Amino acid sequence: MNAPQRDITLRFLAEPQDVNFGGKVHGGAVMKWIDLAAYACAAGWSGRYCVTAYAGGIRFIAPIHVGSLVEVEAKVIYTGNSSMHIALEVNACDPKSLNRRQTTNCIVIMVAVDQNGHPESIPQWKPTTEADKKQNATAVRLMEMRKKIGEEMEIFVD
Ligand SMILES: CC(=O)SCCNC(=O)CCNC(=O)[C@H](O)C(C)(C)COP(=O)(O)OP(=O)(O)OC[C@H]1O[C@@H](n2cnc3c(N)ncnc32)[C@H](O)[C@@H]1OP(=O)(O)O
Repeated sequence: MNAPQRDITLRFLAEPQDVNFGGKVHGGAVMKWIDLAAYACAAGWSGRYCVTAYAGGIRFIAPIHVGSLVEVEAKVIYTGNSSMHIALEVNACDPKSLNRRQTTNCIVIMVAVDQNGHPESIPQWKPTTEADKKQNATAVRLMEMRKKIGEEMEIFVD
């Protein structure tokens, strides 16, 4: 089996069916691309089927126009027993100018599961560079913050 792959980039053109009434790409289309990239990244790291457990911190910084060259970059920044915390960044540009700018970023947590949908252990990722250690520490702090958000959201859970 090949070594786990920590990151992946999806590249494609924004098509007319992705665009809303204002002529820009739907936020929902961008979220779908993010989910696809997160899945490909998590499957590549774990070698297993994975499901989305959480998506958050999404920021739509700039719109994406139809015909833009879109790049969705995904990389593992933390691994638990079965979960992979994945940082995602979407960049877009006119393919004629290649003047890339960031349009969206967020964090997605994917969980490796067996054929019955039960979580399965995954290979561990250890940060080595300073940049990786910083992002790994951020992932740990975000887990703490999510616990508080989860407590606040309890009133919406049946
Ligand atoms: C292909 C797709 O994308 S499907 C799209 C939508 N996604 C889904 O349908 C997934 C629905 N959810 C599920 O199936 C389950 O909740 C699962 C598989 C994600 C988790 O199952 P659980 O029985 O809760 O397992 P458990 O409590 O042991 O958690 C497993 C891991 O998921 C993590 N996890 C579970 N829920 C969350 C959450 N809401 N946020 C962050 N992490 C979570 C846990 O921290 C744990 O991580 P670790 O193993 O690295 O310590």
